Amino acid sequence: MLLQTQLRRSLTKTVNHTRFTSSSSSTPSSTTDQQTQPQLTNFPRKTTHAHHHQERKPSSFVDLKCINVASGKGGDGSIHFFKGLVNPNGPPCGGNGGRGGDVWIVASKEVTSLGGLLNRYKAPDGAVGQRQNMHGKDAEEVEIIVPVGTLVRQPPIFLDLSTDGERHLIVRGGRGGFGNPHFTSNEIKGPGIASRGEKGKNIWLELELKTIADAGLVGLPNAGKSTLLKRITNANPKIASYPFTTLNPYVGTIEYPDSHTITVADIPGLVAGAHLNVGLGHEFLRHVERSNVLVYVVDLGGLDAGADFLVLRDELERYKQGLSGKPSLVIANKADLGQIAKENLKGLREAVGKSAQGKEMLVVPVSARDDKNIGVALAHLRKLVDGCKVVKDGDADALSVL
Ligand SMILES: Nc1nc2c(ncn2[C@@H]2O[C@H](COP(=O)(O)OP(=O)(O)OP(=O)(O)O)[C@@H](O)[C@H]2O)c(=O)[nH]1
Ligand SMILES: [Mg+2]
Repeated sequence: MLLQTQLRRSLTKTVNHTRFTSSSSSTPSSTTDQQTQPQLTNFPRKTTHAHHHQERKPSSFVDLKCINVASGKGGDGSIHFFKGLVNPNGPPCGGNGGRGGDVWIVASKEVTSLGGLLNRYKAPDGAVGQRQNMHGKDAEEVEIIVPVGTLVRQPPIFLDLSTDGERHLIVRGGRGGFGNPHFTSNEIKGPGIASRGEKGKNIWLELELKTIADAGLVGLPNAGKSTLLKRITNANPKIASYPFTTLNPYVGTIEYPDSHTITVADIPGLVAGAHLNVGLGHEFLRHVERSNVLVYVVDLGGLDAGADFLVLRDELERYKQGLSGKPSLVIANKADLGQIAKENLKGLREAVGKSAQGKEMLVVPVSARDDKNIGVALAHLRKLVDGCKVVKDGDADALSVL
């Protein structure tokens, strides 16, 4: 309970409201660690796999969430008069009300799940005006800190928070009301009226986390995706000999000898029928959907590696048409398994060749466990990822010429 409160505190940071520096970005603090990512999403998932030995931990990994957000009300203006000894009914001096607090949303790479968010965020109200023309204090603003890769939907708001530190105003606080001096006129020297502060706004936001990584690993359960991720990146995912070891997405970073980096997302294994919510279903595919390159990880120790590859492609297409058309690489894992691996590699190459539709899709046999041939796979992965970047940069150049 104490931990939960601390996490909540770390996710909601209030900072002093400064009207003139509202566009400045701040670096939020949070304690969530990439390596200790929490579990699963917030909707029920059916697990029908017969070999699922693992007991599920309670879920705190969340990639879809609706939250209610309210800005603060402006403080009311006040009605006061100077009361001097000479003139007990002096001129009006009621202060204006302070501005209500704004609510901002901030992307942070320190946060990896929407699970720590509160259901409701309410910025404080502005203070009421005081006597002697003292204006009420503006309220503090509230920041909602979400992972990089979060999409925010609430027409007409649509935000894609793709950069660390990115900050957007969601709802502005209400304006403060005017004190009675504002209503002075030639006819009325001592007005007995003030205006109320403007009400805050209250909206619902739909948040969806879609991980942003350069490459996404896609494979059947137990194919060795996490072993590969652990081998090639700084990530330290759980690895075990039963299916569905990985229950939530992980992102690791490959660092090449020349310091070039590529981020890779590992997601729970897919199974045939994932589109019918078999296994852990399709939902985790949203975490590879935005990767520019797909890396199929196929087990060469299985019954039919070619058929396994076709299952993966089919499930990707059923999730989103055209997804399997992304630049891809096939990593044929467990090449250390002797004759069965050899036969499977042949079948896999045939299946890939037939389904590649003229596009080049390399099949690289590796042993993630024994660290064999990984360098070749990494070199090719880099070429594919950089190829995507070159195309993008090229487009940008073309635009700047216009
Ligand atoms: N022989 C052999 N076994 C491997 C290799 N790579 C992984 N394994 C084993 O395969 C099993 C599954 O590995 P994981 O990395 O957990 O597989 P995964 O694809 O992440 O599995 P899920 O998270 O359940 O989808 C483990 O027992 C690994 O030790 C390999 O190159 N050769
Ligand atoms: Mg795994």
